[in-house]
Amino acid sequence: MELRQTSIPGCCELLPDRFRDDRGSFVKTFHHGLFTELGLNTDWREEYYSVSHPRVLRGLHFQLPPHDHEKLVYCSAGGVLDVVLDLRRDSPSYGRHELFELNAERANLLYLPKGVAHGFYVTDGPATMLYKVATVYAPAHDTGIRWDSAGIPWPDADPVISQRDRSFAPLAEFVSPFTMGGAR
Ligand SMILES: Cc1cn([C@H]2C[C@H](O)[C@@H](COP(=O)(O)OP(=O)(O)O[C@H]3O[C@@H](C)C(=O)[C@@H](O)[C@H]3O)O2)c(=O)[nH]c1=O
Repeated sequence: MELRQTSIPGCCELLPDRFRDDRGSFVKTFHHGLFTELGLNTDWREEYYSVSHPRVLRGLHFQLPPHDHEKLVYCSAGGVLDVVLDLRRDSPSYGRHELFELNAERANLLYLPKGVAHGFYVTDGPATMLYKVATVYAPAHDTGIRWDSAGIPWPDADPVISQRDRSFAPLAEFVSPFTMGGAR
């Protein structure tokens, strides 16, 4: 598994080996020893997945302290344009985002540190997105930033999106509790 640093400190893209044979392919997405060596979280508390139709946009989501968490995310079927937005006030990339193409063919994964928002748009649907998260779901702390308020060049001006995602505050109004060293 190869690790590629991104423009967002602590956020990396992981490129696993893909083994192919007559039956199909095989990809390992988590290895405790390797993640430990790379300094990544290994203590995952929940795992879940979603399936989304073409043109669906989910995000930009995160959990507030003290339930903020690292996240490992990948796309096992279809493809998405994935976005990570840095919300850590003292980060060199605060308020900035990076885009990633996650898809079943590339089998790439994203590792997200605490203090970033995450979202995606389905470019090749249906798309299955899988997650591991380092704290359990805390509905009262699960929130987001409005998808169209952070200067992200989404490929669709009118995506399929939930009412909840439409109702999030814009980035400019969000008072961030996140810093690089943790929440304050
Ligand atoms: C995230 C989550 C949702 N739910 C419930 C709440 C709701 O009824 C239903 C769907 O929730 P949502 O609309 O938040 O699902 P979704 O928009 O897919 O949420 C996900 O979005 C992407 C961008 C992420 O980064 C994920 O961490 C997660 O926040 O599932 C849980 O029970 N546990 C969970 O951990």
